[in-house]
Amino acid sequence: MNTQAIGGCDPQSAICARGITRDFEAGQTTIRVLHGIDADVRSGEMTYVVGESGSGKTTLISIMCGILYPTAGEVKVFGTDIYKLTDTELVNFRLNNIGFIFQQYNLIPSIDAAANAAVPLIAKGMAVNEARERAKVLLEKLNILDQADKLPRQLSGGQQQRVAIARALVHEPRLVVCDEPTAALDARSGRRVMDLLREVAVAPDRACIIVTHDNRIFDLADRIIVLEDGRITHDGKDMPDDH
Ligand SMILES: Nc1ncnc2c1ncn2[C@@H]1O[C@H](COP(=O)(O)OP(=O)(O)OP(=O)(O)O)[C@@H](O)[C@H]1O
Repeated sequence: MNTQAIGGCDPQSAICARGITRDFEAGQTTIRVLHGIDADVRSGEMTYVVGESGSGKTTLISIMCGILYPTAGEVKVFGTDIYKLTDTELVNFRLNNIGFIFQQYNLIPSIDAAANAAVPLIAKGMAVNEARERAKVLLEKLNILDQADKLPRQLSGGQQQRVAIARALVHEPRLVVCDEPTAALDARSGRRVMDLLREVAVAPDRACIIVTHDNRIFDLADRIIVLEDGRITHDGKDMPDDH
């Protein structure tokens, strides 16, 4: 399909979202959480989505990365109109192109940290030992290689978060989507995560989108989108003065 088909998508956009609306049913009423959002996430950039609790950040990035259907609107990820794919095509698209870091780490309790971090590679058919070795390279960069053989319940919250981060990056996805990636980490570990995200996730043909409240890392954004009550109120290189 022509890239211009969705209201003027820039061909360089990693994500082009147009007219995104999302409603949730709450008892007898319908709550509109996103009101016709138009947004672009550019390749080669680290884009932050910030805003008050409940403003719709998680809902927006979930729609942008193919895990939550919009009520209305269209999303292109690297030129693919993702909500026109079949369910199976969408699952495969996510597996091949997107890495996720969510607030719930969703680690598999019965396998160790290295195996958890290796899951995307194993899902794509790589031999377990080779996948574990690749995962360990990231665990080392995140300073938790010594935890590689431990089960998730034997790890601290911050260590579990870093395993989830390794899992999101291990298959070198073109798009990395993160919800509060530094929330459970001290300042030094948070910086280490951000350095790794920039190293792995930001390149001319890659992009990274991050929801964060963490003002310790605001200076690292290339672009900041501010959401208020389901609408974009700022989209620029710097944080607006009132935040
Ligand atoms: N599954 C759902 N059913 C009903 N309402 C929902 C659902 N998911 C989100 N909401 C509502 O949508 C609004 C936006 O939620 P969302 O999680 O996107 O906000 P957020 O900006 O990410 O918040 P936070 O910073 O607290 O994580 C909230 O009012 C929330 O209660």
